[in-house]
This record gives sequence, C-alpha cells and structure tokens, in this order.
Amino acid sequence: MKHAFVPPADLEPLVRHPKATGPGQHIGLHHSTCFGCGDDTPLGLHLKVIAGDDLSVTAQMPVVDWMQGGPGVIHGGVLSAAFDEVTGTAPLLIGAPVVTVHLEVDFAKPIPLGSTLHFEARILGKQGRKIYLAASAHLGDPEQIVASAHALFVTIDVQKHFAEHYDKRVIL
Ligand SMILES: CCCCCCCCCCCC(=O)SCCNC(=O)CCNC(=O)[C@H](O)C(C)(C)COP(=O)(O)OP(=O)(O)OC[C@H]1O[C@@H](n2cnc3c(N)ncnc32)[C@H](O)[C@@H]1OP(=O)(O)O
Repeated sequence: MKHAFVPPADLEPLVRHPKATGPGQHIGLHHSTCFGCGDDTPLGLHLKVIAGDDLSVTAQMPVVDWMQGGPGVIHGGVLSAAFDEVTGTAPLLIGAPVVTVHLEVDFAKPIPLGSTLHFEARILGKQGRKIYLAASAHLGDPEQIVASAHALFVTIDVQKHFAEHYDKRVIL
C-alpha cells in the first residue's frame, strides 16, 4: 500500500513492561466513558484491544449503520478514530500513558457496513518521549489490507495532563 509517512531510521527499541497485560488478554479501559474503548458510552466504538505476544495489539470492530459515511461504507473519521484508539492503547504494553500528536491514515478500499474490521498495531520504537506506531486493518484476510495508519504519540503525566479539564468530564 502506498503511504507517505517515514518513521525515523534511528528509533530506540523498546521492551514490554514486566507488568504489561499478558498475550491474548484484553488491555484495560482508558476509562469507562472513553469514546474509543469505554463500556458506558451509548455511542462509542467499544473497542476491546487485545495484547499480542510482543509489542503489538489487535482489535476487531463490527462496522455498524451509524458509522456510515458514503452510502453503504464506513466514514473515514470513524475509521481514523478506531486507528487512534488501537494505536493509543498499544503503548500501555511498555507502561507508557500517551496522547496522540500525529495520526496518518491511508484508505485503500471501501469498507462496507456489515463487515468486521480486524486491526493490528505495533510499536516501532521511541525517540525521547515520542512513541512511533504502525497499524493496518483487513476484513478477514490478512493479505488484503483495506487501510493502514502511522501514529506518533507522546508520553504524558496523566494527572498533570488532564488536571485542567478533569472537572468537566462526562460521567454517565
Ligand atoms: C485514564 C488514563 C488515560 C490515558 C490517556 C489515554 C487516552 C488515549 C486515547 C486515544 C488517543 C487520543 O485520542 S489522545 C487525544 C488527542 N491528543 C491530544 O489531545 C494531545 C494534544 N497535545 C498536547 O497536549 C501536547 O502537544 C503534548 C502534551 C502531547 C506535548 O506537549 P509538551 O509536553 O509540551 O511536549 P512537546 O515538547 O511539545 O512535544 C514532545 C515531542 O513531541 C514532538 N511533537 C509534538 N507534536 C508533534 C507533532 N504533531 N508532530 C511531530 N512531532 C510532534 C515535539 O517536537 C517534541 O519532540 P522532541 O523535541 O522531544 O524531539
């Protein structure tokens, strides 16, 4: 698949945190009302991201009617949000809470309503606080990639980062 993103050649390698979620296990929620992974959002992606056995994760997402963009196919923004969530969860494997600073999505094929997207994301490495990831999605045949993404996240101090807006959080 053609894409423009070029990760730096001198990325530092990373290893799993000793307390990282085990392979095959669901990586815990960011929080229960997160649009990407929360259980308590009436409209949300409800993604369950599963740890791989290295620095990778997987997730599946049924493409349901409210996700429609063009007639009969997924909206590109919904797909981008799913990539954001899946790639943004993977750094928990190295014990790093992060936020997105850059996300690039390549849309290769139309993705029909009624299909199920299978995501895979992997950590490529880091440079200081910057964590680089690559991800792809298929509809059941891993050889047929329908979309791919590259993401750059920056590690944060969770308490400090969200302090200013925490009192405005939505509680359901
Ligand atoms: C309950 C648990 C929940 C845990 C939270 C989990 C939630 C995950 C949810 C899914 C993910 C999301 O949607 S997150 C929501 C969307 N994202 C955000 O709201 C982030 C908004 N941005 C920010 O708040 C800020 O930019 C920060 C905090 C990320 C970085 O600011 P900073 O701390 O001042 O650091 P700064 O020096 O600017 O940047 C650090 C390094 O990153 C580089 N950098 C920064 N931005 C970019 C960029 N767009 N493209 C390239 N590089 C960039 C800088 O050059 C620098 O590199 P160098 O000079 O060091 O080389």
